[in-house]
This record gives sequence, C-alpha cells and structure tokens, in this order.
Amino acid sequence: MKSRILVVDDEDLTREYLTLLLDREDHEVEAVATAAEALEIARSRPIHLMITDLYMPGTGGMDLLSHVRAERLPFGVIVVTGYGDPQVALAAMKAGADDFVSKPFEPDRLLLLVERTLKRRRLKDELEHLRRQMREDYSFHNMVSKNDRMRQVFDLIEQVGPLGSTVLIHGETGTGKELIAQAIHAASTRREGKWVPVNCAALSDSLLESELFGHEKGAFTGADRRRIGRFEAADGGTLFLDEIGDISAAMQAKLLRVLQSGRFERVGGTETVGVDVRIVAASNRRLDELVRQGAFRSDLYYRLRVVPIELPPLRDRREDIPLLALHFLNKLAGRSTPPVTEIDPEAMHALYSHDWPGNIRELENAIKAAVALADGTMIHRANLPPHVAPRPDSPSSGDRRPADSPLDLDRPLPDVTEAAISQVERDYFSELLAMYKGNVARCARHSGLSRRCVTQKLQKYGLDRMQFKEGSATTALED
Ligand SMILES: Nc1ncnc2c1ncn2[C@@H]1O[C@H](COP(=O)(O)OP(=O)(O)OP(=O)(O)O)[C@@H](O)[C@H]1O
Repeated sequence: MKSRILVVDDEDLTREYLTLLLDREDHEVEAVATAAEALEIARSRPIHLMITDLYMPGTGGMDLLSHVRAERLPFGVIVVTGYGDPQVALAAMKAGADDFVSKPFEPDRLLLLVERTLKRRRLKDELEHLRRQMREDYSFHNMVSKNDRMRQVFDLIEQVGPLGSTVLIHGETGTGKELIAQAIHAASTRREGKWVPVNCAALSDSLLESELFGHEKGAFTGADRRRIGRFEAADGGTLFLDEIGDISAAMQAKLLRVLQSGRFERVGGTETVGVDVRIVAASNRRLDELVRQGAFRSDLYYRLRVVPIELPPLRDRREDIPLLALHFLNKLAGRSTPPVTEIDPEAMHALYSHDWPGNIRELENAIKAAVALADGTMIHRANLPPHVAPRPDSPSSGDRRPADSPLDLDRPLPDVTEAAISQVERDYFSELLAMYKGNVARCARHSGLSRRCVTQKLQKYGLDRMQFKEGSATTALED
C-alpha cells in the first residue's frame, strides 16, 4: 500500500520539489500552502506522514504540530527548520514531532527520515493494536498477560477466589506475587473486608510475633498499651504473608496452630482470640525444597498449599514483554509532556532480548528510567539502562572481552580515550557512508571535514565506500 504524505509549505518551489521527490519514491503526495488547509485534510482523510515548514504566514508549523498532537491525529510529523536552528528543532521534537530536517536539506537525508518515520508509525499502529488487545483481552485486576500459563493462573483465581481457600504462591522476585494475592482478595467475597500484607522476612522473630498476633499492655518493655496484630486487623478479610519461607521454626509452629484452629493469644496475654481470615502466602524460595532440607515444617506446608500457584519468570513468557512495557508506559503517561507513548523497534528488541533476573519489577524500573530520559514521545535504545541495552562498546555488550573495550580501567587514560574516539569515529563514518551510499563528497560536507581528511579516516578504519555503494539508486548524484 502506498503511503500518503501531506506536504505543508508556503513556498511554491519547495512544495513542487518535495512532491516530485516523494512521488519518485512511490508515495502519494498532497501539498498545501497553509496550516489551515493541512488541518482540514488531516481531519478528513487518512494520511501517514506530514512534512511541514515551521515558518509560514498565518498559523506556523509549530501551531499546526500542536493541533495535530492535541487532536491525537495518528500520523508522523517531520518539521523543516531553518539552517542552524537547533533550539527550534528541539522545541518541535518536544512538542511531538517525530523528526526534523534543516533547510537546505539533502534529498537523501530527507528520504531517509521519511522512511524512518513511516516505519515508526507502522510500529505505532501495531502498538496501538496491542494496546486495544490489552484493554479488551489481556487485562486482569491491574495485571496484563497473554501467556498461557498466566492466563491459567487468572482462570484459577476466578475459580478459587470466592472459595476462601488458603493459597500458596511461588515465583521469583518481581514476578507479581503480591499483585496475584491482591487479585485473589478482589475476586473473593471478602473484598469489602481488609487486605493486610505482612513481609515476614523484614522482621525479627519477636517483632513478627507481636506484629501478627498483637500484644497486651506490659507484654514487653515499651508495650504501654494493648495493640491488636495483623490477624485481628484482617478479620473478615485477607492476610498476605509474603516471604513465608523465611520464618523461623518457632514461628512456623505458631502459624500452624492459627491455621488449624483460627485461634491464638496476643503476646503476653492469656485470652484466646478467634478470627476469620483468609491466608494467602508467597515465597520466592521453593517451600518443597525447604521441606526436603528439613528447614520448613511439612504439615504447615500442606496447610498453606491448598491451592498452589506457580508464577513463571518473565524470561519464560517473553511474549508479555511488549505488553507489559506498554502497560507501564500507560501508567506513566501523565509524568511527561508530551507523554512518552512509543518504543522504537531497536529498544523493543533490547527489551525482548534481556533476561530480566528481576522480572517484571526490573522491567517496570527500566521503563521508568527510559521515560525520564526520553526526548520526545518515543523511547529509544539509548534511553534504556545499559545493563538492559548494552552500548555497542560497553564491557557488558556481546562477548567482547573487557580488556578490548575503551573503558578498560587497566590502561592509561590517553589510550582509553583514543580507543573511545576511534570507536565513535568508525561508527560515525560507517553511518554516514550508509546514509550517503558511499558518496565521499557528501560525507565530507555533512561532517564538516575536507574530502581528503574523510578519505584518510575511511582508510584508517578500514571502511570501504564501495561496499556502501552497492544497490545505490542515486547514481546520477555520485561524485
Ligand atoms: N502481570 C502484571 N501486569 C502488570 N504489572 C505487573 C504484573 N506483575 C507484576 N507487576 C508489577 O511488577 C511489580 C512487582 O510485582 P510484585 O510486587 O507483585 O512482585 P513480587 O513477586 O511480589 O515481588 P517480591 O518477590 O520482590 O516481593 C509491581 O510494581 C507490580 O505492579
């Protein structure tokens, strides 16, 4: 399908030139002279990309861009700025432009940007499709997943949620155990009752005991009044015992008694208290292993695992990564202007390829960090934390040995600096050669260096311009 491109420029010559250029690339082009005409077209028929001049009589390109973004018109925008106007270009990107090009522009550079923006838009459409699916099919109580095992867990929660049975959740750190436990509470008849979470690993034995069961006045130094514990607080609701695998043998015995009888005494008290509490417990340690090792009571284990739930780590449900990444972007939408709503394909690929030892929490943090660093509406690979998307030359990337990398702390600074500069120059010139299809004169003009200097650099880095020339469609413009 042809892409439909709308060109907005008050200069007849530029309009004609752009129409010719884009038409030659098999795009369908409409060109208008004013922002008002552009808006009318943009509102009335589907277009994929708008290329607009910033300086026009009447409504300028920046206002046009603001209208387009405020009305959420679903197409890419490239703005054409004056030469040497980086501040304006930056402002346009902040206002939601996908890219910018300075006048006078190289046709190849413009075409490159056009292709890139159209590609991003296609990706955006796919993300939009995913978003719709997320809203319609893949959401469950603040969670999203399209993974079969997770969908089975969601079904199980709907089944057992109302029953009030004790549930034991196992999963690595950050896999969503607490969220699952909350969903169980929300799916139960106790949802009007209290939801009371306790992190068992965070407290010493004696503190945990008084936290769970409460204490009487004078039970210990500082106990100047009676205090009810979490069991009593959760009466009629759900008590979430997180990190249950970390409790001592003495606490295990006390818990077992409450689970069996629903009764206990406050610390320092003799009165027996009865409560009606649903227990949901979670652990990132395997309780069956702990039982085998003799570190966890088997009778308590079987009491807890009436309904066992196993949460797969994120690396085993990679299909959820794009969905979760979008979910977190949606959650963060209000935190930046314009909101960051997209993830470019390279960044998505990096997210997809990472192993996520910290699971969904780690992914959430990576997206938060990337949103804070993003310039514009899209997350790029460079915005992701380095451990998620290693930089090409960072010690953690690929199988490059740290000794080979420019950041080798064992070498003197001048060596390290020179290696880093060489790497940047090599990347820079290979990008330029790709952009200008091996044309050295254009690379020289773009880089601000002489042709001779560029040729020397290419020799130094073993870059063969002929390799970039192959398949070039711009033979007429070659040097
Ligand atoms: N399926 C999901 N959809 C959306 N967000 C999720 C999902 N699962 C987890 N999260 C989010 O990931 C983060 C970690 O989840 P949670 O705290 O429930 O994990 P956990 O397994 O209990 O972690 P820990 O073992 O460290 O206690 C939370 O911010 C939670 O909101």
